[in-house]
Amino acid sequence: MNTANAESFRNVTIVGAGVIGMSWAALCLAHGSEVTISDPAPTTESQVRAGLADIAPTLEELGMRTDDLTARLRFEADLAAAVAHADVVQENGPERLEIKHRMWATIEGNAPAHALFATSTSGLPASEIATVLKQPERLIVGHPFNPPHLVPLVEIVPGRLTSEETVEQARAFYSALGKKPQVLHKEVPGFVANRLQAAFFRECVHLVAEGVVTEQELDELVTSSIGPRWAVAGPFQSFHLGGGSGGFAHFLSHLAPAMEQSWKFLGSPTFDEATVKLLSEQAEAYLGDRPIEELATQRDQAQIALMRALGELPPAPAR
Ligand SMILES: NC(=O)C1=CN([C@@H]2O[C@H](COP(=O)(O)OP(=O)(O)OC[C@H]3O[C@@H](n4cnc5c(N)ncnc54)[C@H](O)[C@@H]3O)[C@@H](O)[C@H]2O)C=CC1
Ligand SMILES: O=C(O)[C@@H](O)C(=O)[C@H](O)[C@@H](O)CO
Repeated sequence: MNTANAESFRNVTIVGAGVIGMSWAALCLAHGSEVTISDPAPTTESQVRAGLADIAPTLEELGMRTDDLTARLRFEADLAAAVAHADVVQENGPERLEIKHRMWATIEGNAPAHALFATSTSGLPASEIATVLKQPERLIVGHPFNPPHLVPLVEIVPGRLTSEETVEQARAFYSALGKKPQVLHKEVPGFVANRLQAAFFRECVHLVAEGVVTEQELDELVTSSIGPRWAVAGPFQSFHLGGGSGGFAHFLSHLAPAMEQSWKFLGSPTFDEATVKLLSEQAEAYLGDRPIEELATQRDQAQIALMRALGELPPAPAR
């Protein structure tokens, strides 16, 4: 983090140290922030320290120092005390509105007046979370993709009352962490990336539930087609190229009508008991024999190699 930002965002409180909070903590520590983790789970400290050790090799691959990664780390289960000196509060609690309401009421009552208030929520509008705040203009969504220490995007989604100052503060914070913040023009539930992911995953679930493909077959189909395609060119650019020399205009006239017809055949599955049972059994058969940590390390290494090839990351540090 550069000097100006280092001062502005020196003290970061991570509320909730699960999958996302742990990753945010690692990234903030690697950028030199003083990080306070607040999580009531009794195993928080041991789990965070083990998780940081798992994440450290990826941070080193990304060119960050990890030799003193935990030197500026402390744990404070009492949320009021944990935010008392925060410059930034990044909340990563359970995706339950009533829990976020309780957390944010406590945070607002105890954090400094200048602190940035950001929630990692996957889809709850800031406008709904901020109903418990006396100053709703302070709260903003800073929605990362898992894992935040690696995947560049942070969707910044202001609520109806979020101030422009808060938007710029959030943009500066995530930029200082080396992220790619994108500010949405309108607040919609699920924001953009997760709405796209939800629409896509609904059809994934439908195709597996209908027995068209297995989970493993679907994953392999995606990673040998759409995955690499969208890693280098988004949907609209890809279909512009799909229109050949006529570009997107030709795609729209030639291929879009058939696509519109296909929308009628898309599924609308539900996570009912039978579907959950089927999906769980297939996931266990497909992935159950490999530790999550091993899969996560493999994912990180492949993601880094891809991001390097795309120029989104600097070359590997000299060994
Ligand atoms: N898992 C994912 O892929 C992503 C999740 N998110 C969002 O991030 C947030 C956290 O999600 P995860 O990390 O996956 O959940 P998680 O279940 O892994 O972690 C939640 C943590 O919150 C803690 N917690 C519960 N009550 C608390 C309280 N009152 N105060 C402080 N901490 C409390 C729990 O002990 C747990 O460690 C959610 O809002 C989720 O929608 C956002 C992007 C991706
Ligand atoms: O996929 C991600 O990392 C994020 O977009 C998410 O929010 C989570 O996957 C999950 O909450 C999807 O709804």
